[in-house]
Amino acid sequence: MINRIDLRGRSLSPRELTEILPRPEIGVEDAAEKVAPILHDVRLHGASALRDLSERFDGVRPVHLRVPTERLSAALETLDPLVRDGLEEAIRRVRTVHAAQRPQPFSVDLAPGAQVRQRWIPVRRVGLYVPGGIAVYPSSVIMSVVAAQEAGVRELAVASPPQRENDGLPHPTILAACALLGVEEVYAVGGAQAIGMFAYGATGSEPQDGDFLCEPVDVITGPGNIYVAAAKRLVRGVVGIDSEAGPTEIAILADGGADPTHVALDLISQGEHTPDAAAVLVTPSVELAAAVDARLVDLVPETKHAARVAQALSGPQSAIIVVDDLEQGLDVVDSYGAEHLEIQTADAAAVAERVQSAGAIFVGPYSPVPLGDYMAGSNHVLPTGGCAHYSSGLGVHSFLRAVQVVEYSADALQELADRIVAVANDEDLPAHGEAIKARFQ
Ligand SMILES: NC(=O)c1ccc[n+]([C@@H]2O[C@H](COP(=O)([O-])OP(=O)(O)OC[C@H]3O[C@@H](n4cnc5c(N)ncnc54)[C@H](O)[C@@H]3O)[C@@H](O)[C@H]2O)c1
Ligand SMILES: N[C@H](CO)Cc1c[nH]c[nH+]1
Ligand SMILES: [Zn+2]
Repeated sequence: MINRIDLRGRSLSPRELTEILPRPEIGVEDAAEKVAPILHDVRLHGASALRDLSERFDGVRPVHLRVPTERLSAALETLDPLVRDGLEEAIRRVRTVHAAQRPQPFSVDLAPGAQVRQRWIPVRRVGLYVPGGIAVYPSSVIMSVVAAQEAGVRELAVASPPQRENDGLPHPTILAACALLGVEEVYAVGGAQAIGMFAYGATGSEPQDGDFLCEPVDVITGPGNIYVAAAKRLVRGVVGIDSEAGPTEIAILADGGADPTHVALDLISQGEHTPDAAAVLVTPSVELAAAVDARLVDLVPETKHAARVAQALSGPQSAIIVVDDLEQGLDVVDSYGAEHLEIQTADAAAVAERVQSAGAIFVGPYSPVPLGDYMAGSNHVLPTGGCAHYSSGLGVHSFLRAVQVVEYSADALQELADRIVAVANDEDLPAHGEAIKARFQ
């Protein structure tokens, strides 16, 4: 069912290790070639392109590109109370964690009258993408909206693919989650076209509502499939983005004490997102590797989305990797840089402390990834495709800029004047020194 890679007895350099590790056949770069014309089309033709592209990719031509406000409140009124309770609990926990994330300003006195301060300023307007192709993601509304709200962003717009079953509007629970969080600007636009709309803005007309206008945003965040991730990569520079949060990945570092059924179910849970999902088990225990493989053979056919899961788990992006020991296991998970990493070993907290690269780490047998997907309080929008080596999951920082503020007195500047002039002249930029000297002549 799932590929096996045996690294026992092999001493590999980080580069060799990276080459051996499972990765998907089609990456963000390949998808970028496909989405570049979509972005171009949206930039040139605005609302009419958005409608045409929805028809082509989502199988529905939305009547309202901008969701009417009354449809948001109606979705909340008809929301199943149990689901509402779950969403509200998730909002509470995610808000508590994100409020604690706000970085503090600071001020440093370098000499009498010489001060450098740093403060954090939220971006003004953000576009939050909420996936809705194979599955729909009200939980992603919470992750993105709460993080932006806790950062202090004033204008929030959400976009999610139009659903044939909901008159071409996004899924009702997505609309209800927006209403719960007080978001009123919601678009029935999905995929790369939504990213283009946020990056460049779009105008046009709505058949029933008159003029259509989506103003460009400063930052686009949110998860999505490979096309969404590619579109975000292409508009970076026009706008800011969070990490590339593409097709889901789970890696599990487990020893012989882990429960093979739980490990198998955790791998399946993330395989359920998409055939492109990656599931990787890293273990020094040959017995656990065999037991998990056997459990997958039994459990995959029983799960609701068996075909999707089977494709994900048997693809080149998924594998069971057998290692010599936990030391080598840590090298493997660090080289892989998974979106989610579960540690299911003895002394899991100590092992987790040693991990250097992962989007989020889930420690011990009772912190499975689906807990974080919905309600742990952590954010589930996380870097994929190795981006965890250099970027973080979504958080208030994704919407903030650090600005340094410099304030020196005359005496404090004079104390440095000769040294500034010397360095400026050495750079052959003497006007810099002149600007300083003039103040003391
Ligand atoms: N990394 C994370 O933080 C995270 C979190 C949640 C979900 N996810 C991932 O988000 C993804 C959701 O994917 P999805 O497909 O269900 O929804 P989606 O909303 O991301 O993508 C649907 C859109 O893809 C576009 N599309 C489909 N086929 C296309 C093609 N051939 N060319 C161009 N565009 C095309 C369509 O416009 C459609 O609206 C999954 O891969 C899931 O694993 C990741
Ligand atoms: N596992 C996904 C992140 O890759 C998040 C999610 C939302 N709903 C269920 N799961
Ligand atoms: Zn998930």
